[in-house]
Amino acid sequence: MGIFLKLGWYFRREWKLYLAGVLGLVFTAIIGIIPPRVIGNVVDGINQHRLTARSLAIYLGILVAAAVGQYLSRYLWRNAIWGGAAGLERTLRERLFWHFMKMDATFYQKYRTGDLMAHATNDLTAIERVAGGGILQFADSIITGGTTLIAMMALIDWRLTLIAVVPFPLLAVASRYLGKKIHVAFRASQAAFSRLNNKAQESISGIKVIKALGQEKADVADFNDQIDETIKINRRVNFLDSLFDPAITLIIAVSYAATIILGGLYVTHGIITIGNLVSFVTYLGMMVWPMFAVGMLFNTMERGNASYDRVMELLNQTSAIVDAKKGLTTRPHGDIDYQIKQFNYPNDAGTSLVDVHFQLHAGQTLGIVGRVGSGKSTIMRLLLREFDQYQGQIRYGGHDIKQYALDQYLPAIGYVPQDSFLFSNTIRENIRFADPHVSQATVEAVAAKSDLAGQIASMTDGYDTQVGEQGISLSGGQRQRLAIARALLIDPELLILDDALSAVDAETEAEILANVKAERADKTTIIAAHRLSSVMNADEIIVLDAGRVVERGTHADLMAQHGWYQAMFERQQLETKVKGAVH
Ligand SMILES: Nc1ncnc2c1ncn2[C@@H]1O[C@H](COP(=O)(O)OP(=O)(O)OP(=O)(O)O)[C@@H](O)[C@H]1O
Repeated sequence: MGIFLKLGWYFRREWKLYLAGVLGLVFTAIIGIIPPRVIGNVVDGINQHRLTARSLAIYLGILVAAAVGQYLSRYLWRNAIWGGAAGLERTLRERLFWHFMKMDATFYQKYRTGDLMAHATNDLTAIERVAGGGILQFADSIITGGTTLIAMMALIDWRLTLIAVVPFPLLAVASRYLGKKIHVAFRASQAAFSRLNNKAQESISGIKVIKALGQEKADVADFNDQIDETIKINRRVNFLDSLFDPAITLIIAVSYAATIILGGLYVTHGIITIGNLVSFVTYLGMMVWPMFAVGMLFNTMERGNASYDRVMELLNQTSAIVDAKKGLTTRPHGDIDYQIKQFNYPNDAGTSLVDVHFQLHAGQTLGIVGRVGSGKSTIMRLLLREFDQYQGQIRYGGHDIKQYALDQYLPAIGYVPQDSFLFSNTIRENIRFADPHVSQATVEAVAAKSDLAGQIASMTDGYDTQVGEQGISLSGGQRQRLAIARALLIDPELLILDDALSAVDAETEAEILANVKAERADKTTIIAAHRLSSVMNADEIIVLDAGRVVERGTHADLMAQHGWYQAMFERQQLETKVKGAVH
């Protein structure tokens, strides 16, 4: 019953719909009493030789009217109850999807994609069933079952009815006992489905790596193990499910036996007529469905309850990134003042950034270089408000970045990581993702700036070329340039290129960076790169090591310091010369 209480907010909101549904069920049940009674009367009429053509016609008329009445009332409850269930599904899907949109990076580190997909599909379906089938089973078992029982008592014989229903409480005992077990088993089954989903999602996404490393067999074996585990858990659910139906059949059989023995005695002693007994047996037959409904109801409720708990667990996760109430609605512009004393990733004891300070005036370019894992991307991730729990402050345009409303702050930043996500759509739609209404001319202009226009022109479908899932049909360099074009389209106040040109050659990179600089005279740019020539024209370059700034200055300053930067720069120059000589 708990799940009905948990979904109370929805039933209260849609009370009109559910009232219409319950009324429809009540009418259906009441009208359902008529045909067995009429049939009993006809049997008695035949038995007692008093059935006339006129009375038969009247009985037939009543049966037809009852059928039409049931048609209409069934239409009413079906529309109302299934409509209500669809509404709940929509509401929960929307809530969950919005929740996914609002969650921070930590959430996505904790939950895997396949798991989230399982919540958004199987679990929501199980909850929707409560608001549809569950309500139907609940109302039907009470209304149809109750009305039929009353009819049996009032119209036929209350003693016979009592004897017939003696075995019924056994059903409640069985439901209670099995219900709890089903709850636990179903939760385990949904969790197993999540794991299987994760496995499938990861294997399909990583298919290139699996093939390249010849791991197909191992991966299939791993997948098969997961399937076996899921089947084993589902078998338990099915086993518990299958205990319900035979229990109901057994209870009904005992009722029939008692009815026939006692009813037969009553007829022979003239307490009830044979027509009454026919009506009674028909009514008892009408109790079969409500009895199954009770069985199914426990099942639906326990499944819905387990799924509701799983979905709520997700919805109760809060994002550590709090969107400032009445946050600044101005677009950030001006100087960036980055003062981080210390930052470590959640659930990670190691310190990722220590004493990272820099100031950047509007229109300036900052270069960030350093070894792999030295903290370059982490600096950007704090600027992008992926993580807020650091010691220190980041100010943009004179305000703490946490004071801005997120929907004002983030659109002012064009962030291009090394591996940008592309949508499985055309090149044009990917470029104008942030503003689907911009003209073709604007799309072409940003494609030209990111040195992509020529290559798009040589494609058969030009800007209509489908990039495939995650841009699979494009080269790494094309994907990176497309991502830069997409960022340039919004003319961001701050452009962040996080190793975003690693897959293009040095010459093309220089050309794109020159375009960016010419275009963005009063706008700020941060470039993180491994190729030092990418940042040599920056106004300031910081060199990171293990999350600390170990060298800083302009290219000339850093060359004069004879540190890591100078050594690395000379090594890279030498490598370029050797490569040039080989070619
Ligand atoms: N989500 C995370 N949770 C925990 N630790 C993380 C997380 N992301 C990065 N780190 C750690 O923080 C450190 C800095 O990572 P970061 O990605 O900023 O380095 P980077 O300099 O950009 O590296 P690269 O040059 O390879 O891109 C690394 O030690 C990394 O393992």
